[in-house]
Amino acid sequence: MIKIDNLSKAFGSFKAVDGISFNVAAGEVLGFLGPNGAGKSTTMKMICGFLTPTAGSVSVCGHDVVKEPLKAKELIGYLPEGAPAYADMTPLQYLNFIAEVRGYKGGVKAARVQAVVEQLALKSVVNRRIEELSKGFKRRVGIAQAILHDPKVLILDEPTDGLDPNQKHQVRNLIKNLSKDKIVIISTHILEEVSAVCNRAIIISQGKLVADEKPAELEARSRYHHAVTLQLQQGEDVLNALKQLDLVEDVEVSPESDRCFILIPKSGEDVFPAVNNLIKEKGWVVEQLFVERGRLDDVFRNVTTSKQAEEVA
Ligand SMILES: Nc1ncnc2c1ncn2[C@@H]1O[C@H](COP(=O)(O)OP(=O)(O)OP(=O)(O)O)[C@@H](O)[C@H]1O
Repeated sequence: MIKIDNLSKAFGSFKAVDGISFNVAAGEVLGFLGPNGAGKSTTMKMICGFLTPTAGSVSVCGHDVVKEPLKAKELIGYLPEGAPAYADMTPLQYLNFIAEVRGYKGGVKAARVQAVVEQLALKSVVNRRIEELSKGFKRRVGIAQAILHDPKVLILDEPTDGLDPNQKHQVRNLIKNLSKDKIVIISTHILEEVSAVCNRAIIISQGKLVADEKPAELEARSRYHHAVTLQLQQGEDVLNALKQLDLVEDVEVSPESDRCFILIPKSGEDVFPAVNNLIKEKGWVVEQLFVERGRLDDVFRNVTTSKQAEEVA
């Protein structure tokens, strides 16, 4: 369990993190979201003991990060933003070095390095200089050093930032496989990542916590939750007919086509049966019809605009 209590960090008079509290339990994969400069990296650095909080505390499995830094750090694997590593070492030299820093020697050290080389599929590059590797491989080397000691807690700062779609997919699958018995905290501003790998999402804005929910609950807060998208062969006289439906709050015409309509339901309502009936009644020819779960980007924008952030805080 990680317990974060009223955590704050000021740089001079500027409060980068402002009184954040939350707990994370084993098995939780927590997506840590927020706009640029919201305080995500600063919070993660404090959880890992790289930055000392101005106020508040972090405890990792019962060990206060400031009072018992070694005990806490033994339990944590940390991938800093950009996955920095010693560029002129090879992955093998670097992972051996990390293993030594973590206190492994002899056969156990070799076995730990071998295990992460296999887990991260690094075999083909272990003897090349890190600076020569692709971003995807560099990131995998960074994750390898973070999990080398099989930590209970994994803190990953923007693990897929800058990777191509295939590399993103690989790293996300890896995180899913790693997360079974661990606490994982992933900072990201890629919202699709939250639905893909996280079972909980925290949003911070201007150093304050503004949302803490399951990804599906966040989606349900969107104006597009249960919105129905309907694309027809014809567009004439459709908009007015759709607007007449009882449970419809609003109808948007898609920017991509004037024959594609997005029906926003009144809060909590299901407009799909009424749309279906109307299609039959009018004899419209449907090209596309689907119901949305909600849009995280819409919720993200709402809760991170300063007015909302102030209200929630
Ligand atoms: N060492 C420092 N000295 C002064 N200000 C800092 C320092 N580190 C961070 N900040 C400021 O604190 C704020 C929060 O930064 P932080 O890196 O935690 O944000 P972030 O949410 O991780 O952003 P990003 O998504 O851009 O990585 C920013 O305004 C940043 O400029």
